[in-house]
Order: sequence, then structure tokens, then C-alpha cells
Amino acid sequence: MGTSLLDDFSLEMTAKDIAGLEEAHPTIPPGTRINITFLGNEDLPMRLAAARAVKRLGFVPVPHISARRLKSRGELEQFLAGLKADGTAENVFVVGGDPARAEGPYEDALAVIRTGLLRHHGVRHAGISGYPEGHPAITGPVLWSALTDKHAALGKELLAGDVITQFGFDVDPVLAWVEETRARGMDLPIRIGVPGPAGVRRLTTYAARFGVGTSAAIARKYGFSLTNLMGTAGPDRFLRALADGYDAGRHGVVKVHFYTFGGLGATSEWIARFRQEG
Ligand SMILES: NC(=O)C1=CN([C@@H]2O[C@H](COP(=O)(O)OP(=O)(O)OC[C@H]3O[C@@H](n4cnc5c(N)ncnc54)[C@H](O)[C@@H]3O)[C@@H](O)[C@H]2O)C=CC1
Ligand SMILES: Nc1nc(=O)c2c([nH]1)NC[C@@H]1CN(c3ccc(C(=O)N[C@@H](CCC(=O)O)C(=O)O)cc3)CN21
Repeated sequence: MGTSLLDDFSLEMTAKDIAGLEEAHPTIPPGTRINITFLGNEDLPMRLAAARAVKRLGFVPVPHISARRLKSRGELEQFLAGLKADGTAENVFVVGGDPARAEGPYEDALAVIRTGLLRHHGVRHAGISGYPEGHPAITGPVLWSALTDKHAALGKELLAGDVITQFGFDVDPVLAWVEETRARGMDLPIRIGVPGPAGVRRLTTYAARFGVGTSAAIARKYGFSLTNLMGTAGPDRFLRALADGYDAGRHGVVKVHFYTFGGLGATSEWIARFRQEG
């Protein structure tokens, strides 16, 4: 594929995976944006340490802030103050969070952006999420108004931003969604979420957990057999189809974001090889 879509790709790691990052770092291009998840089983010191490690190794940390998981305004302030003190606050990603009800004062990502606390703590760029294939618990119209409102709120807060999409296995709905986003007047860069290479069982388990397609549909799109659950599947076909369908005039700035379910090292090596082989 033409290399342009994979230029400036981004990666995602959990806050637990500093060792994996240290091991993988020689295969990752300097300056790569690396997102750090905000999971329920991680705490603030772990999240801050992961952001520092990303920075120390020459990459751009993008810590996640999960609105519904924040128990208080103080917790948000403490996290942002910690990032600021470490010099890792410039870029963040603000997401609603999976809990069915907010654990504190923030119902959604918009509420976090509107606090004004981001820019105050040195944030200059905030990512928000996009769902080309919808979300199992949120209706289409609500997703669109949330995206439009967050886009407007970023502008009011003087923050640059981009959209990172939920991972998927089918390019057609992704490109249609990108076109609709542009038609609705949003011109920010869009990072298309794809899973890095991972075991088939792991991939289908995560897809089920986040409500993204059935294993049968995934197998069909990826071209692997469900009888071989021990195998590994990578996004080769997806990325080739994306490159084929991508038209800068219609789709604007589009990049790729890798969810590294099979590990940072496996993903970064896979990307290097894929780009070399063209
Ligand atoms: N795309 C990604 O990489 C990730 C997506 N998610 C999940 O996607 C969901 C939506 O996040 P955002 O797009 O940032 O939404 P958002 O914060 O912009 O909220 C959009 C609308 O959906 C509602 N909502 C938010 N989270 C919900 C939930 N868990 N269940 C039911 N309704 C919810 C909000 O009240 C609001 O009306 C969350 O569950 C979030 O955790 C989580 C982590 C990563
Ligand atoms: N709705 C939704 N919620 C999410 O939390 C979410 C998405 N979508 N889309 C993709 C990203 C990537 N996510 C994740 C979540 C967990 C791990 C992870 O490694 N979790 C375990 C590993 C052990 C295991 O469960 O096998 C961990 O260490 O906590 C990785 C990426 C979270 N994300």
C-alpha cells in the first residue's frame, strides 16, 4: 500500500505494560503518539508512570481520561496536575468510560472537556472517540450529537483535537462514517482504530467484550478460519482495503491507530514489516 496512511500511526498500551514498551521501543518510530488506557484495574501512579516512560523513550504520551471512572473533580485535578508536573499533559484522550453509571460527577467526555481544567493544566490537544459501526449501548443520534458537541467544545476550550475510532474489521462502514463526519462539518484528523496482530481467540474475545462484530463476521473479513483458534490474525486486508478506498479529497486527514491486543512489540514489528513489504 502507499505508505501515506501509515505515516504518523499511533499505538495504544495499558498502563501495566511499561516493560513491553521498553522492549519494543527500538522498533517504534521516534515521536510516535502512544495512548495509555484508563482501565478500572489501574491506578493514578501507574498511569503517570506509563506516561513518563513513553516520554522518556522518545514518544508522545497520550494518557486517557475516562469520564465515568472519575470519582470526583479532585481526582481529575490530581491526575492533570501530576501529568503537568511530569511534562506529559500536552496530549490527552477523553472518553466516556464503560461503567453503566458515572462513578462521580462526569457523565460523559463532554462534561470533562467543559470543566476548563484541561487547558488550565497544559493540555493543548484532546482526542475524542468515534464509532463507525455504532455502540451497543448508545444510539446513533446520541453518538452524532455527542461528537458534534465535543468538537464544538474543543474549539471553545482552545484545544486542538482528533477522533480515534473504535476498532472494526470492515472498511466500508468506516469510510462512509468518515464522509458523514466531514459532511457534518467536522474537519479534525481521524485516526482509524484497528487491532494489531493478535491471536484469533484474543481478538474475538475483545471484539465480543466491546460489542464489535461477531467472530464469524470477523473471520470472514480477515480471511481466517474459526477452526484454527490458535492462529494469529493481522489487519493486512483491512489496511489494503482502506488504502484502496481512501480519497484525500472526500475523507480529509486520515491516519491509523493500533490497539495492541497482542502486545506492543508484536504490533510494532508487524507494522515495520508491512510498511517494508509495501
Ligand atoms: N473508542 C475507544 O477506544 C473506547 C471506547 N470506550 C467506550 O465507549 C463508550 C462511549 O464513550 P464516548 O464515545 O467517549 O462517549 P461520550 O462520553 O461522548 O458519551 C456519549 C453519550 O453516551 C453516553 N454514554 C457514555 N458512556 C456510556 C456507557 N458506558 N453506557 C451508556 N451510555 C454511555 C453519554 O451519557 C452520552 O450521552 C464508553 O462506554 C467508553 O468507555 C472506552 C474506551 C475506549
Ligand atoms: N467500549 C470500549 N471500552 C474499552 O475499554 C475499549 C474499547 N471499547 N476499545 C478498545 C480499547 C482498548 N482496550 C483495552 C482494554 C484492555 C486491554 C488489556 O490488555 N487488558 C488486560 C489484559 C489481560 C486480559 O484481559 O487478557 C489488562 O491488563 O487489564 C487492552 C486494551 C480498552 N478499549
